Amino acid sequence: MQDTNQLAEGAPEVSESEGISRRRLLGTAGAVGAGGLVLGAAGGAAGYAATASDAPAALSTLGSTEAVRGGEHQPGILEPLHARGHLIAFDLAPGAGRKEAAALLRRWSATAERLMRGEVSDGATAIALDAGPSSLTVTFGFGHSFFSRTGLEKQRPGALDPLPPFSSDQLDRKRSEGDLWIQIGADDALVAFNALRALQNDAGSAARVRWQMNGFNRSPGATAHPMTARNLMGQVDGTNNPKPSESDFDRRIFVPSSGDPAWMAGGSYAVVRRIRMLLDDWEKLSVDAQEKVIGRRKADGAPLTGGTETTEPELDKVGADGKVVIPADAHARISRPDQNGGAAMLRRPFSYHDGIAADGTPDAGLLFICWQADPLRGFTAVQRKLDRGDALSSFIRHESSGLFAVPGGPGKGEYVGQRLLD
Ligand SMILES: C=CC1=C(C)c2cc3[nH]c(cc4nc(cc5[nH]c(cc1n2)c(C)c5CCC(=O)O)C(CCC(=O)O)=C4C)c(C)c3C=C
Ligand SMILES: [Fe+2]
Repeated sequence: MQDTNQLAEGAPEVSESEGISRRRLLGTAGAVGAGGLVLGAAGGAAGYAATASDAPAALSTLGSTEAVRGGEHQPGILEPLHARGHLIAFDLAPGAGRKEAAALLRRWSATAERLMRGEVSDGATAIALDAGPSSLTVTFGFGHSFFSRTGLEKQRPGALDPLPPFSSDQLDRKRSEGDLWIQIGADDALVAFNALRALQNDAGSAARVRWQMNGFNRSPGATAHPMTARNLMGQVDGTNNPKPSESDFDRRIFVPSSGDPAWMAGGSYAVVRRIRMLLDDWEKLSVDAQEKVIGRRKADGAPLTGGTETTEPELDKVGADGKVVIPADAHARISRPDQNGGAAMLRRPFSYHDGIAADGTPDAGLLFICWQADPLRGFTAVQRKLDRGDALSSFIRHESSGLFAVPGGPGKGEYVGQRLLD
């Protein structure tokens, strides 16, 4: 099976057993339109004008794809990367406690379930009225501060203890952490924004937005065949993610059913870091120098020791200059599980671009989101190593940080977090 990034651009190719179902396939690439023209997969504007009639237009596979729900895990962890994403953290309002939080999670869960099914209200927002679910996923998590706010300290997992400081951190506290966290992903920008508004409205007087970040990835179908994603530095990013087909995947990424605390069974811990890319500096490097920073080729993501993207790097190989071909401080060398006592995480990021910062440089980078059963043995172990000498460090800046406990998927009739809150 392909990894989650490689699936990202191939959503139409994904079978139900691989985690995506299609609720309805009303139309696909090559469908014959009402006016007799062959429509493209997305039925472009020119095609629509030429075929305009009263006949109902077909949703493309992109629009009609519905994420799988009802499983052991919440949606939004194992899916292909989404084209659009919103990350939003809330703090409970003053005076709101466990009762208000439970009611809020009940409202949010019902709204998320409805929207992920593709049911869009024609009420005040109506932003996604014409679209199908477009692979929408909504994922909920709890931050460290949630437990003291709700009197649930005894239920707080040790794994939520604050991350240690790292020497390269330049964190903005106002854009970090939060009582509650929501990750929204969809392959259509309006579907994603509609979900964001609906969930913000649901918060009512119970919770206030602490921070929000907006991200993107490549759209499904933008490349000729499914490929691993690229980030804004132009690198193929996601190649060596753990794969669901690997025997230790579940153990590394998810809390087991016998896990502690019991309410986190089937859950995972999300580390969220807004990492600014210093693109003006990065783009001054030659491609050769950029490749040495990562240890992989820019064009195809293959290791510098040769082969293809999936070839195992030869870490000890020495070049004609007597130096190791993959430099000792190359990012992809020192972040490997075998260099970090087996530490592994599932990286599922979004890129972001928020215009030009006050210093005149692009406010752009990676909304780095990684999933693991234990952040101490995942993110923290690797970031400690990167902090001591990653060649990439000179070109990035960690600007915000969050750690969230993401419980397992709700059972039938349950809301997310019910096992914690009831
Ligand atoms: C602490 C964890 C990590 C942070 C923070 C991080 C930031 C970061 N990474 C890239 C680009 C690439 N990373 C790649 C591999 C890679 N990165 C991490 C961890 C962190 N990255 C891991 C665990 C790995 C996999 C190592 C392995 O097992 O081989 C790669 C290579 C391709 C790939 O495997 O994905 C790239 C490219 C950026 C740009 C960035 C911050 C902005
Ligand atoms: Fe990385």
